[in-house]
Amino acid sequence: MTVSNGRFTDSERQGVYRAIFERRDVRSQFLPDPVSPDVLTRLLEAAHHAPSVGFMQPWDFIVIESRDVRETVLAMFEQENQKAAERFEGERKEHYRSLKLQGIMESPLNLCITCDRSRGGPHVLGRNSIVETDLFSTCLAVQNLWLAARAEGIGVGWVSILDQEQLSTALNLPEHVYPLAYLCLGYVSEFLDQPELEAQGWRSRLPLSDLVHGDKWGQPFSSGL
Ligand SMILES: Cc1cc2c(cc1C)N(C[C@H](O)[C@H](O)[C@H](O)COP(=O)(O)O)c1[nH]c(=O)[nH]c(=O)c1N2
Repeated sequence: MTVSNGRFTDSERQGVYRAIFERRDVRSQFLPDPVSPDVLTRLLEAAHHAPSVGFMQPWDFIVIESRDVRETVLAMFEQENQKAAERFEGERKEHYRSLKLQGIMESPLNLCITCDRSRGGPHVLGRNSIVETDLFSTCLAVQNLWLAARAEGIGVGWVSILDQEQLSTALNLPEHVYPLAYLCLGYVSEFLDQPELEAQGWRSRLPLSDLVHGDKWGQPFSSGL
């Protein structure tokens, strides 16, 4: 079917929404099956086509297959996770400790998406007032990859319970490169139909209607939701 004006067909549109709604953060369901170079290239191309401030494209992709590096990162996670648990009290602390919050060794591939804060020189179009826009751009690359991975049947888990300086050292990052996202990737036995944290009673999805304001904070949106 030919569609004019660059519009998506119904099924293409459904595919996009399906990827959005069925994307999950994966920690426990990884299979050991390798991700082929072709598929990995498609995921990285998707990430590389994210929008970026001034077309800065500040990202780099560190593809980690070695068990040694992953073991180092897992040890760093364990240390930080211990500290994180101490921030909660009583039952909440026990609940936190019961959560699985990474799949570093079980996933066949780890990927660090970094942000080169110096790319494009000192004056990047659109980044004069809000310097963090390079970081925001890199987050969009992560999301592109996350959605493309879902469409490929590949799960992604973001691990942020890591000390950034330790991670930078482990990955030999230059000073001006920030380790924005440490991701675990691989085919999965299943995609859960709701966030794992929700399924485990940690936190629920907020009603969208509570989050939409009209004109100013706290004012009702006239069309309602
Ligand atoms: C920036 C950032 C950082 C993290 C996460 C996400 C994002 C966006 N998430 C995943 C997060 O818990 C998850 O997205 C929510 O629970 C919602 O679930 P779904 O992603 O919809 O499955 C996450 N999960 C986890 O188990 N360990 C972690 O360290 C992190 N860190």
